[in-house]
Amino acid sequence: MSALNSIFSPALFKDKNVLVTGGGSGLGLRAAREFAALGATVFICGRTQEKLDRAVKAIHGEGGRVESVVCDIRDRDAVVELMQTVSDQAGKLDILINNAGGQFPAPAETISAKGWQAVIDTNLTGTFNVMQAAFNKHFRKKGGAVVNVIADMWQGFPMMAHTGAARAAVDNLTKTLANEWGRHGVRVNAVAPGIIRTSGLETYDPAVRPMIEEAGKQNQAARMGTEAEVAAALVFLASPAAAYITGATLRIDGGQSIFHPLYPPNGERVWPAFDDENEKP
Ligand SMILES: CCCCCCCCCCC/C=C/C(=O)SCCNC(=O)CCNC(=O)[C@H](O)C(C)(C)COP(=O)(O)OP(=O)(O)OC[C@H]1O[C@@H](n2cnc3c(N)ncnc32)[C@H](O)[C@@H]1OP(=O)(O)O
Ligand SMILES: NC(=O)C1=CN([C@@H]2O[C@H](COP(=O)(O)OP(=O)(O)OC[C@H]3O[C@@H](n4cnc5c(N)ncnc54)[C@H](OP(=O)(O)O)[C@@H]3O)[C@@H](O)[C@H]2O)C=CC1
Repeated sequence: MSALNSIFSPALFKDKNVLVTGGGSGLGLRAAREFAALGATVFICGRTQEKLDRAVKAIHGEGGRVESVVCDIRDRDAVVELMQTVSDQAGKLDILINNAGGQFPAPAETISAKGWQAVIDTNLTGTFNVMQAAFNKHFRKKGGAVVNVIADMWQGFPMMAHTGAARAAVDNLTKTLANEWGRHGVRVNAVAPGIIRTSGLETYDPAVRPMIEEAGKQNQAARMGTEAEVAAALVFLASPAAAYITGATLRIDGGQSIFHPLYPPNGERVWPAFDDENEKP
């Protein structure tokens, strides 16, 4: 099977089983395709059967091994069942990509109790549910690697207070569980994407999309990231190349989170005369 122009060795994940939550679309689907292309047997889960069916078809079309399970990560019992299904079908789980998540843009003062709860339940509690169940069923005895997908929230997350809070909590959980589970041979890391062009962005109200387009340019690359760029980081952190990395969060954001007023994005210059002087041949 083709390796999607991957720089990684084609058999990197031979005999490995990988679970990608939210693997039916966007970043999760791209990651599932990468792992399958690199020899893994991949399990994907999500709430929507049709999305999962389309993803399975795409991965089978590329020659990959993939199974899908409908599961809402907010439902602890369903998540425990999901781990049992992986056990029944594949025997063991080696890698967990905790990618399922989402939110809606809204000013903090307008977020309803139900809306707040839905986003916290999904992005914090759901992510924890999957890590805990994977550890108890699989990783405790044989070790494993977890990579959580969070978001760029280091300068706060205006218009997305709920998800900013949840993702900051998962950043902390990543460190806590890397400590608690290290002695079991489990590495726990995270990636924090900036704004990535995915099908997920299309779920937002068309009225806010121009703002997202603009925000997507506010980084040193002056563009949104790609699904492939995030998937490459997920693959790296899950692989033996990252054997000495745990408790880390890798920012994949074109430098969005290190914004400095003296060097704003898009190559704008606060001191053009100074820069021009230095650029003389
Ligand atoms: C204005 C400018 C914005 C600038 C922002 C710039 C930066 C953008 C950076 C983007 C970075 C991140 C990108 C991504 O993550 S893309 C991937 C996104 N994919 C998704 O978000 C899809 C998944 N999302 C969801 O499924 C839902 O949002 C949710 C997490 C809430 C799922 O929960 P549930 O299925 O339970 O949801 P419900 O539909 O039942 O809703 C529950 C209650 O939530 C409130 N709600 C839901 N949607 C909205 C909305 N659009 N606006 C306001 N409130 C909302 C509401 O109270 C719901 O209850 P009720 O329906 O009973 O009222
Ligand atoms: N695109 C971006 O700019 C950024 C994205 N992220 C995060 O990356 C992850 C992937 O996002 P992206 O690919 O862009 O968007 P998508 O909306 O395409 O992906 C989210 C996936 O998660 C699944 N999902 C959502 N809620 C649940 C749930 N409760 N249980 C199980 N599965 C669920 C969805 O499937 P279904 O609806 O069928 O359940 C969907 O497949 C998300 O956590 C997102 O918030 C973070 C930073 C930036």
